[in-house]
Amino acid sequence: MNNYDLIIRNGNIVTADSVVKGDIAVQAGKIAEVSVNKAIEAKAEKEINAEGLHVFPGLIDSHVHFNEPGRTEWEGLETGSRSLAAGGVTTFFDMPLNSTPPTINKENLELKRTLSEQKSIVNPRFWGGLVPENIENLKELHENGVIGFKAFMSPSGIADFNNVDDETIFKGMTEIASLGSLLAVHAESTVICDQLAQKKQSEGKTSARDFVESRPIISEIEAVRRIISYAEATGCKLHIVHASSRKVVEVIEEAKRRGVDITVETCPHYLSLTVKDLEEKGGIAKCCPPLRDEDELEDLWVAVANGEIDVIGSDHSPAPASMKEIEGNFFEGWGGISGAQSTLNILLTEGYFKRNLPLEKIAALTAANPAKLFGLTNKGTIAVDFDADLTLVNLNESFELKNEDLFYRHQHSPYVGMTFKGNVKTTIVNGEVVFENGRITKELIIS
Ligand SMILES: NC(=O)NC(NC(N)=O)C(=O)[O-]
Ligand SMILES: [Zn+2]
Ligand SMILES: [Zn+2]
Repeated sequence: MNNYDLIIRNGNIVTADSVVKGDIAVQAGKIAEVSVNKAIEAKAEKEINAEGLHVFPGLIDSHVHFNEPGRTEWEGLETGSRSLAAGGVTTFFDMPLNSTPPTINKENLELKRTLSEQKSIVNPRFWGGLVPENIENLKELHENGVIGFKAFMSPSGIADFNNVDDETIFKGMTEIASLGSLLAVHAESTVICDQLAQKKQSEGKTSARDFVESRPIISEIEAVRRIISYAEATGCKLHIVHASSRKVVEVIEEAKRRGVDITVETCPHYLSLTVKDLEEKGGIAKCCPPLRDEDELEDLWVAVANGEIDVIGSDHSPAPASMKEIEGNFFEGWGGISGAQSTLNILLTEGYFKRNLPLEKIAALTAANPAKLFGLTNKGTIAVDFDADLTLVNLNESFELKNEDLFYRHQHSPYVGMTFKGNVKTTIVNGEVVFENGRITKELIIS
């Protein structure tokens, strides 16, 4: 009889295909056996009784900014990865900007990888940047294992990560296509946003609503249409990050129907917060593209339910509280939301409980789809030989999120004060328990 490292007994096992009751055995960081409706007879070093709990494939957050190296005072790999573990996330893809130096060449990538190996308690992967200065570095980044490339079509707000003009992005896409990689884009129109922002500010219109109106949905649509045309001309595979409205998703759907190789992400904040929250909460809820109105939020849920969204990433883009406090001019102050710890809570509370979104869909959007799209062949589901990245959740437990519950470097988030149903109890990364009952249980090599 086998003797495993770990057995999780009697949990409700959630995958993109089904929810079934069973046991999961783990050996050497991998799932060794899954037994449905029948107990695994073997014993294990450690056994977890998951009776009454749901076992999800560990979430893959395809969009975080952890800011390390260089801007660790904003976040960091240690605090960032701990917050993910507390939220049931077992793998993250770190964006190439907000860390200094940005991930735009092989050396900078290696720096980030070394730091992640020392400081992260979940699995790290990295996006490479596409900026006007680094087309000749795309190949080495690809060869050194980046997930894909990320470019900004409008200013990023970060001095050492320039947005790409149309010529550069076209050249970059040609190169990325030849490498067989993909390009993720922040798609907002520089012309539309800049012109509207200038007009608003020159008229002294600087409220939260003015800021939102200066970055309208049509600005996303214009940029998305343009980049789709470039994808069709170059053959480059595309991924549109943080679509804020179903109207943007519809443009992408239409391209998909024409056979364009394109996928789309939305974020928990567009599914749970509106312009009203921005007005009430202030800078803490400021992001780009901005939050939209209630009808847009509801429409985005329809897109999620219909399978029009491929992945949900947090776009965790943290900053110190002082940078989020906006007095007067809403055009000033950092754009980026601290939220990576709450993705599953939001999808369960606002999706599963409030809008009948099936648990299978949540597993697809947060694990199976990102694993498939970005080539993580051993992750994203609960099956034999897959990595033992698992998240145990009590769906019957509710809690109100408090600042002190957050593991971020800066304990603030627009989600503080919200009551969530569904609480992450245990997070397992490569077979090892890293978070249990509110506490991080893994020690770091260096901290
Ligand atoms: N520099 C950033 O972190 N930008 C991010 N900021 C947001 N979303 O407000 C982003 O993803 O665009
Ligand atoms: Zn962005
Ligand atoms: Zn981002």
